[in-house]
Amino acid sequence: MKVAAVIVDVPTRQTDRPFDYLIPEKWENVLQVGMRVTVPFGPRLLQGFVIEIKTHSEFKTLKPIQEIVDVTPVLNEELLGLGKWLTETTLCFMISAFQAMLPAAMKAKYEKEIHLVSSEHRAYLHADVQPFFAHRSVIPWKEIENTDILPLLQKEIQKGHLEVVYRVKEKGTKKTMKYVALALPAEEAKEMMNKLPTQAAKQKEIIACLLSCPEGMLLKDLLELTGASSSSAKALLNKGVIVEQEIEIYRDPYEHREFVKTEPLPLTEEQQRAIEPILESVRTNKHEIFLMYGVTGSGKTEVYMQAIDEVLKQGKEAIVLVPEISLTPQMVERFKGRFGSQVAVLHSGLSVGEKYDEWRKIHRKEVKLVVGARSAIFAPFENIGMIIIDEEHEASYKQEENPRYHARDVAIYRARFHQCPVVLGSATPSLESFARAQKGVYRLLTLKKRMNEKGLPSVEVVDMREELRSGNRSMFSRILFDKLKDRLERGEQSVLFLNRRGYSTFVMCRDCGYVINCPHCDISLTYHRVQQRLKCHYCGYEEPIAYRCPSCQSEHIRFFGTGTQKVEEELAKLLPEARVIRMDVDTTSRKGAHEQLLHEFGAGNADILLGTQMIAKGLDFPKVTLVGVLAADTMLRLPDFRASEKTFQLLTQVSGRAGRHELPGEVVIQTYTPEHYSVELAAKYDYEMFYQREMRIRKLHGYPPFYYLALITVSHPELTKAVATTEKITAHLRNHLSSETMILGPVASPIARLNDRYRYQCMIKYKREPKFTETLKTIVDHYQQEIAQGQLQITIDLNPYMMM
Ligand SMILES: Nc1ncnc2c1ncn2[C@@H]1O[C@H](COP(=O)(O)OP(=O)(O)OP(=O)(O)O)[C@@H](O)[C@H]1O
Ligand SMILES: [Zn+2]
Ligand SMILES: [Zn+2]
Repeated sequence: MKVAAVIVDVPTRQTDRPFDYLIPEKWENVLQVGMRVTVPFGPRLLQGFVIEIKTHSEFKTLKPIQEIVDVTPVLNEELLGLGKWLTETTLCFMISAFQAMLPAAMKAKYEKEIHLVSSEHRAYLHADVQPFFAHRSVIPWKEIENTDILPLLQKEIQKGHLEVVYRVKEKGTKKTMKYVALALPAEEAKEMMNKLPTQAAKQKEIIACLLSCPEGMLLKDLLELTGASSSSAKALLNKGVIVEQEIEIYRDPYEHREFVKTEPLPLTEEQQRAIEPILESVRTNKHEIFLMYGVTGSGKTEVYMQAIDEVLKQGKEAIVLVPEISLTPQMVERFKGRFGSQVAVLHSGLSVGEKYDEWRKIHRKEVKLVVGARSAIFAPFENIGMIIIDEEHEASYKQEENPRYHARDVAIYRARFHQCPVVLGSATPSLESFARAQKGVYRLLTLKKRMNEKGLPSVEVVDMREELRSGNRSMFSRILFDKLKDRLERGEQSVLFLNRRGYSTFVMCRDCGYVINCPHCDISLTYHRVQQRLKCHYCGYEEPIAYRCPSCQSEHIRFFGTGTQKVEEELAKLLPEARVIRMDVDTTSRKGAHEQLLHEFGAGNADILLGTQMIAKGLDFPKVTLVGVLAADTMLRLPDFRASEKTFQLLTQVSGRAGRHELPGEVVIQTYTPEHYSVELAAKYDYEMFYQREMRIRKLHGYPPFYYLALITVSHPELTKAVATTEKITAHLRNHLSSETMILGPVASPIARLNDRYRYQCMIKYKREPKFTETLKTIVDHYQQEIAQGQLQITIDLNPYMMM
């Protein structure tokens, strides 16, 4: 007897353990650990992952495995171990960890159907039921679940004429196409061709074409080449001259793109010094973590690529993480240009099917390198030689849903397993990483010079309060406006950046000050001009815009804040001759729009690129000589201990977009808080000074990297329940954690109500707490029942990045 221990697809506390199933004899030699299976679970069928195969079980009666989903394991030993580690470090369920490592297409889709037991039973069905099965023997449950016929169907099921069948399918599908080849040896085929009557000219052509291409070709291509119709091909198929077969093909999002092949550039002395230790570590299989701190435009990407070259030469694989890569098509181009078809690209802009295909290329070892956003860290390579995380300070490397992992931690786990280096790169390293480099935990590599030897662009900070005082009510300072005009005259390009985070267009009454809020969340609604609607960006609620104040009926209700649309309108008024490309969520939602807009700008079809966060990084356009930041400090007001760090990073990144090539660049930063050190020091490009100051503040207030942080958020539709539960949790923690640990709370979350649920939180700052996860697990266990009922929610974020 062989038994499989299976983790089933039900993310709850009670089912978060392996269940034993009997392996039917025919599969004893087929089934392997890491494969997916379909198993009966209660009345249903579920998908599950085999995590162990053993020879006996402590349970007497075992249900057999229903079906094997995979031909080869989709999770190897390393990834299974990583899954376990994720459950311990992020407190997620096993099933969530496994699913996070695979493309969404592989998640199971469950369907329920009603089947006619056999056609003989049709005659016995109740007269009202019969029409449903008149021409078919299966009806989907969905079709009848909310109809009056259901009770009757249930009776038929009891009588044994109908049965309920559960189906488990994959969300994504493999794409296939017809492939044809000759079914006969060449000589015989030639003979056949000559024997065909003259009317069958197209059939002759098909044979001739296939004779010249003995390995066969896609039917589509064959018909295109010969101009034959599919009926000609069908005729030959029936005569047995050709064979047809469905072959699997990949959806390639870059299919129609030509990538210009690039060669490694001779490295500068500084680059050479940075790459040496990385190459050394690749060659000697040494696990080491490098922090490559290099100013914008210092040639970090070139160093990555040459290090990857070495990894590939060693016959190994590499993973490169880039933040939100769909947002930087230029980056894809650089890697595709250098490594061609050896690269798989994984990012959020791809369709579910495309992501699945890229994943399978990796799984089948058809590629050696993956460039992708956060989840690409789970690429199923088995011989990793290096992991690179570009822009390592980016918050998007932290996943904000279960499992709440940080890609940097996963990278280090995997690199330790494979005994290979991790390279973290940034012009503005996260405080945590730079502190580790200072302590020697990471090895620091520095690139101080820009490639073009021109130095970084000069930065001017403009105090917008002064502008207002001197009568300028426009959103552009006089300096910025003059410079924009100047670029326009010189035929150079400008980038205008609007920091949207923490700054949205809200609606306020000028008479009574009433702000229109979401009725379900404690947050103001955002004005969307195109649709003329107000929307909640948290829960999706929307309503038509108001022309009168709902509170005092005044007509002086106005839209506040500066959205990109508003900036665009103002530009059209002030600089009507300027050609503007706007890039924000609205203009880039269509597939490929992002890339196309950037292409337009790169081709010189616009003078000004106006956008949000998505234009802050990665862009490298030679004609950009001016960068304007419209509202530098909006983020500083957010209740987030990283607000200063994020502001500093963003300003440095944006400034780095100017003057990257021949022409020198200039930057204008507009702000209401010019004296804030994050603005002041970003303007001087003084990362080290910023690091010193910010570290002092973190130490003073007990934040990372001096303390670890955990955030517990409790939410409930009833305010009193949310408060009471948080109080109990806080008290429990006070009793069970060490006295040096700081437990703050309960307090209302910054967004105190979301989706009609009240939210309370408790923040924990600790240095050493060996029993921490255990204590947290006890808490969750204690509330298990209430959570299962759906009223109460408790989220625990170890190492939180979102404080709201
Ligand atoms: N050794 C070299 N010789 C000549 N040109 C180089 C070399 N290395 C890099 N470059 C060029 O210099 C420019 C900046 O380099 P790169 O984009 O790699 O810098 P980066 O540090 O990754 O920039 P950022 O962090 O700002 O995106 C690019 O156009 C690149 O092709
Ligand atoms: Zn009012
Ligand atoms: Zn809402």
